[in-house]
Amino acid sequence: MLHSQERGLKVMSRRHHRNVNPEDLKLTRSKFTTIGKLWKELSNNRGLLFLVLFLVLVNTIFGILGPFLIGYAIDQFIYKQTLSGIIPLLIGLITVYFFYSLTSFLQNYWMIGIAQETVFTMRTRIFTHLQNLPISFFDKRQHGEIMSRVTNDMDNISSTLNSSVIQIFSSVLTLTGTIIFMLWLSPLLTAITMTIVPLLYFGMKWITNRTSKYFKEQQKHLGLLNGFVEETISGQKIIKSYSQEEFVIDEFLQKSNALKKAGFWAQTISGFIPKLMNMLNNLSYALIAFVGGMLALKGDLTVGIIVTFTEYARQFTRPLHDLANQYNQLLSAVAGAERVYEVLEEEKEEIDEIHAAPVERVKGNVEFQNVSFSYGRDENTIKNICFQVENGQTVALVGPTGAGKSTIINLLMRFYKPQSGTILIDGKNIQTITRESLRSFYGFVLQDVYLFEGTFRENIRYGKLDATDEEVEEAAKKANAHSFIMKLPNGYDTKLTEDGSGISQGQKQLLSVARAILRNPSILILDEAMSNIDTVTEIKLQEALQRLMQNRTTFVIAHRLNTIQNADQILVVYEGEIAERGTHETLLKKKGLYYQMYKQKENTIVV
Ligand SMILES: Nc1ncnc2c1ncn2[C@@H]1O[C@H](COP(=O)(O)OP(=O)(O)OP(=O)(O)O)[C@@H](O)[C@H]1O
Repeated sequence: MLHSQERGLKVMSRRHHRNVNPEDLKLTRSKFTTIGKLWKELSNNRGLLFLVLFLVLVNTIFGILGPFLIGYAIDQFIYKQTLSGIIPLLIGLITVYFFYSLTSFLQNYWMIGIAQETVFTMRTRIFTHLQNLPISFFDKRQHGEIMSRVTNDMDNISSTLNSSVIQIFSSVLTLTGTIIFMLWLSPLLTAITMTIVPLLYFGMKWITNRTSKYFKEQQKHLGLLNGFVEETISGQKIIKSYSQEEFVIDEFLQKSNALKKAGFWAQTISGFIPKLMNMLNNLSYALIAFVGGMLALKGDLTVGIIVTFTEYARQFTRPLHDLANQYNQLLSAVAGAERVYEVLEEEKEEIDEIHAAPVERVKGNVEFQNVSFSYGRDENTIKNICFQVENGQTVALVGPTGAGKSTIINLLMRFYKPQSGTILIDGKNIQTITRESLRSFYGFVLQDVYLFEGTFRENIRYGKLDATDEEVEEAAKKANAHSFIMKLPNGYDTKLTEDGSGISQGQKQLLSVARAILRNPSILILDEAMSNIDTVTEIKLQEALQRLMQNRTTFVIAHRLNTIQNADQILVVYEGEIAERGTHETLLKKKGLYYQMYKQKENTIVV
């Protein structure tokens, strides 16, 4: 058991684990709507789907015919001890069981094809849709939560579609067919077989009432343990530097123990289910044999019918059990599908206004005219911002954390739309420029450098996808990144890991500068890195940045003084307003907010 828990843990930590939410297992009206939507997705392969359903029907009929023929054989040949006519019956039996197996195989094969195709289409749709959602969607949600919809929820839908559709149809058909046949053969024996249904129902209820508590607990502890493991892995440096290894191991043991206990009871009690099924099956055999035997003695029933009945009794409990089993799985998959549809139904980034048109090139004059904006309904995050920047100038945005500096950039990028006021580039309202064309004028060097798994060359080329190798190297040289890249084992073709681990923070910044140089933007946005850069790299970075900033309008979210000192304008943002503006000298002379920040931090304005 522990082994399977450990394996579960590995799988869980690889995917962003989502606890089973008890709400997921409630049948609500919206779940029916979602089932309808899923059915529509499946119906994209309508022809094949109906073929599968037809095969399920044929399969069920063969499944019911088999025991009937065996009963017939007993009555006709074994009981009467004659062999004449047995050959056609044997051929019939072989044919029935052959087609029973063949239809089982084919229905599974085609259904898995349909399910995989459906999930593939949905997964593509959700990923494509995510690329078209506005930044506000991502800002409002945890990233792990969104990821879990694309991975976990889709996975859940996939495995359910693979098996549940067939199982549900087949169970319902088998139940109906078996009951009809049983009633036809002997209503009395049917009634006796049915007596196990309430027993099965109450027995299962008794068990699941107990297990659901333990399963919930197991899920909870698994989630906690999973979160803890993730936390300790990402925090290894801190754990080691504070020598907290023993402490985390102790905590792990506590959490793992809680999981072991919950797992033990959940598995033990749920293990009663097959035992109960067996017991009830045996009970129904005994009842059928007893009552059937009495009836046979009286000549009301044949032995063959009794044998057929015992087989039907087994066929009858299996779909009951399957349906009960499928129910929870289906509901949890439908809940997953609800979350997927929630994303799919999120509105895409506003379509550009009808009058918006692409613009070829801009010089980089930027103007904010009385711009106000709020993320929610509460007070405005930025209020009545006005400023003007000539092309080629450098503007530094300084101010305490949460003042609204990044928000100004978000508006400039059209990630959000101002509630009032206008933002102009080269005298043109940015709302009249298509987003794609507008964003092509910007280049970034941000604190968090986005690097992906690929070579250094590919990562730099991200700035301009059609750049030649020479252009990439030229940009790297200008960004002072060439020399460190050349020292790598495969130079530009060295692979970077997903998060760029293995290279320093400063080197990541240099790559980011190379990217921006390659992009050759009219407007540059710099979010200065605050720490973790050694002095030599820092000098290289500053030099590369100076080169990059030349003749470009540059917005710097500044944390350090050296960039600010040379800025053409410094805007001191305070509680969403521009509290002061001017150059370094004029602001120092003014002895206001800027002066205080400067004094406080000596040479470093940490904002
Ligand atoms: N996506 C968002 N949704 C809601 N509120 C937000 C969002 N982003 C920022 N805010 C809020 O808006 C205010 C301004 O945030 P902003 O990120 O612009 O500040 P900042 O000056 O750039 O701060 P920092 O220097 O820490 O990055 C803060 O109070 C912040 O909590």
